[in-house]
Amino acid sequence: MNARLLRFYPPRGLKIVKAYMQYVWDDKWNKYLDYYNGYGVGFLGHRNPRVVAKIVEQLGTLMINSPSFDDPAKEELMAKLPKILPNTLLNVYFQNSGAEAVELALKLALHYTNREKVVAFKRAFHGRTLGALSLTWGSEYRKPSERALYKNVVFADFNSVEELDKVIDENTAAVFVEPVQGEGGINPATPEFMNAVARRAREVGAVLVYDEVQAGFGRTGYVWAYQGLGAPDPDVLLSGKAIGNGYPVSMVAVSDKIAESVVPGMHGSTYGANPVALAAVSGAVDVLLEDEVPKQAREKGKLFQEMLEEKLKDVKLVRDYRAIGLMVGVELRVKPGKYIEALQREGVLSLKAGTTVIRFLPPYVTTSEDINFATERLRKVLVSGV
Ligand SMILES: Cc1ncc(COP(=O)(O)O)c(C=O)c1O
Repeated sequence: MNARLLRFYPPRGLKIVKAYMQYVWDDKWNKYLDYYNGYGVGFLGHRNPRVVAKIVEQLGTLMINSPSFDDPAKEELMAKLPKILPNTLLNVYFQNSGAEAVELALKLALHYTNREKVVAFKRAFHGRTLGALSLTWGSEYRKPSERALYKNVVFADFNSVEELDKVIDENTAAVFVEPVQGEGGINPATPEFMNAVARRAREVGAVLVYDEVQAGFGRTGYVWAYQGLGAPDPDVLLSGKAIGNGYPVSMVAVSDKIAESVVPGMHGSTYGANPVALAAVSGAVDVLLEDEVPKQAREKGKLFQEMLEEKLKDVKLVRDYRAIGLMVGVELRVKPGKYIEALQREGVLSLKAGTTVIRFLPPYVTTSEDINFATERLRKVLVSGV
């Protein structure tokens, strides 16, 4: 008898055997436009050749190295990062997943401030390890582990400026905010809200953490989503998913004052700053810069919004639609499950966000023909019923 994978979610009924850029193929060689994209990981396209080349080249020399030793992959990436990070955040650490990045941010903030309270926002998603889950809003994620969660978390209303002065106070160690909530429903923060959060965090000496695991690395039309919202640099910036374009890696970037508070032994990871992971990030940064990925995401996002407008404006089932660069949500008046399944049958892979949103996370290589195809098929399944 074969082993079985634990299924935390129902299977999608598809065996994917090959992927390239914006497309995947199943075992019967049916082709799909992949706007599910491994939860948005493959933002530079499946098996992007420049990322693959970097990984393969690295495999030829050094595959294992602990963060205690230097190596050329580390040096190369450290030299490149100032091209994509603000100069206030040039202290970095690498782990394997977004949740681990959140864990480290939480530990750094509690240690730096010597405080215990943490503020997060309603509908936030920060991951599923215990610390990250403590900052995650949805009860479906929290409930089975509730007894083990960190208790000192207050959830404030997202995009509500009035509440901030009350909720973020002198006992607050950190404020965690996603500039665009991904899992929560593709909800962009307003520029006023982001600026008010930053101002209040500064006022009370709380560590300001932007979680850009989903929104970051060009997807919203800016290298970092907060830059598009005109928000100030945070103390801690978290990224993951797209930065390795399929190679598991996340990055925590922190200010000098946070970096100075680090003490030996307080954190670490066997695979932290693994050379193959860093080679993947290096390749991804090259693509981001050479292809002007943020600009392309901005332009294609605009086109996506226009096509949604054209195709959905008279569809009763649709409450709202929004393309923040290539982070796209179509909010229905009903649960989206059966429409996501129908879209899959029509050759377009998408995923749910929040409770009523169909989410599309297209890679930047997607074309206007793809966007036309996806929105046309979306209209078809929403209008014809399923
Ligand atoms: C904003 C945000 N933070 C953290 C995470 C957790 O990342 P991972 O699944 O790599 O642990 C996610 C994953 O969807 C996310 O969207």
